[in-house]
Amino acid sequence: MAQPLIQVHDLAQSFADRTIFSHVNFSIPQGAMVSLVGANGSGKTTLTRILLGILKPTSGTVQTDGGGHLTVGYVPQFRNLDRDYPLSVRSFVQLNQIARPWPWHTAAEKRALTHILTETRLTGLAKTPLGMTSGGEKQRAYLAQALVNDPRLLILDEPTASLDVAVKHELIGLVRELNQKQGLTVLFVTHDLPMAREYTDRYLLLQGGQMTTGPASALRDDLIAD
Ligand SMILES: Nc1ncnc2c1ncn2[C@@H]1O[C@H](COP(=O)(O)OP(=O)(O)OP(=O)(O)O)[C@@H](O)[C@H]1O
Repeated sequence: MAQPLIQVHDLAQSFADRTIFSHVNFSIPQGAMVSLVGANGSGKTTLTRILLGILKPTSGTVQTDGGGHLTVGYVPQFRNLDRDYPLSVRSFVQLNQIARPWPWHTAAEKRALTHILTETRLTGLAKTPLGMTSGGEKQRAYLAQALVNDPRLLILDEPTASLDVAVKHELIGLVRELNQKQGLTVLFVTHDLPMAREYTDRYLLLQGGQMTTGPASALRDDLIAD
């Protein structure tokens, strides 16, 4: 078993006097692709915010590999952008590189940008305004933006909601390829159990304030009752 990248001990979150979850324990091994599933309101976003470091849990700990800083890339749920959105695909991806006065980017950053545009199959669209691209291309641009800093963990937060079937398989298939070829560790938050079964190694299920885990192949459709 690979070393855990993240180890969560006895995590609990309450808002006012309402407990969202408690006694949550799990680890995410380096290089694994893990799904986080659960009904609406079960606490998936809340847990994700804790992992991103933007919400302090009520109790419990999140330890990262080596105890140090963990770089995380984040791909949000698909939302269409105005057709007038002015940035090119390339500039949009560059937004996640550290801004500094002209000349903005080092040679290494430019190489990283070219590399990630290739990996996400966006090279031919680099100069196209992002607002003019398709839904799948926009999500690939968000993916490229999340990955351009070479994060150790990629969190996909229901990234395929409202994308059509072929496009969602293309996106998650691409992420799975990066996971398998490059050892990228991925947390895929989704409502879509068939996608979780097909593309991830293990599942984390939040239900009734508790977490259970298992191999993704054991995810049954009746595990989640909305
Ligand atoms: N800051 C907050 N203050 C109070 N309640 C909150 C806060 N954030 C989330 N909640 C509540 O916590 C519960 C879990 O919400 P969360 O968004 O984490 O669920 P989820 O599993 O991501 O749901 P969905 O699948 O619908 O996105 C909800 O009942 C929500 O209203």
